[in-house]
Amino acid sequence: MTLELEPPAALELFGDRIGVARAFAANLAEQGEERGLIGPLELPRLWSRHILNCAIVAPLLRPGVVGDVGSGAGLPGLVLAIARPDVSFVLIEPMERRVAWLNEQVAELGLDNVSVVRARAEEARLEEPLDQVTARAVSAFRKLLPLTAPLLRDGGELVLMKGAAAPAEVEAAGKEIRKYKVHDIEVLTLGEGVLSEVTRVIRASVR
Ligand SMILES: C[S@@+](CC[C@H](N)C(=O)[O-])C[C@H]1O[C@@H](n2cnc3c(N)ncnc32)[C@H](O)[C@@H]1O
Repeated sequence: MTLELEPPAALELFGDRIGVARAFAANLAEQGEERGLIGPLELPRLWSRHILNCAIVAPLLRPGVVGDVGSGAGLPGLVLAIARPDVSFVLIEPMERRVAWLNEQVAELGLDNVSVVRARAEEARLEEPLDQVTARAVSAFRKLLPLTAPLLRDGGELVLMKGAAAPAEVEAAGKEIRKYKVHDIEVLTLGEGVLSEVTRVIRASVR
């Protein structure tokens, strides 16, 4: 299966970081399936469904420290670190093979704004509380809150990538929303008119 041609939106979203994004896409296309990072059907939609779907979130990040819980192949963590060199990233991933991949990519792509922590999020011991936390395809909002909210500083923000069920996931999380003092919850739809598939984000403040 061949790699999807780079969509025109890639240049728009990555600007002068496009060369680094292309290098990451090429590495993922070459090794992703063999290393168990992406499924066999993902190559023809690597840019549109995965890389750009993550890059569209970049403008929501603020200068500071952002944690990405369950980075896996580097989605969205590495993609956001490429798009936002002004932001520091901590990628939190428990699986050894995936951590090895993430560290290799950080070195090869020359990303000096990324550190990788091998841990389950609920056991991670970070140097400092985070300003924002991202996650994609890790679990439903209700189960994601105990993994992500405790990592944030007071007033920190969740930026969680979700599917079309995002509003229902928020509805189902009443107990956890109260427990973790989550407020100002909004479901954003990003990428309309830019991406072939829109991205949904649950954005919320904590404490
Ligand atoms: C389905 S993959 C998604 C990976 C990537 N975020 C993506 O969108 O392609 C879920 C990832 O979450 C990680 N994970 C599972 N439980 C976790 C936990 N408690 N803390 C941190 N990461 C976790 C897994 O090891 C895996 O890499």
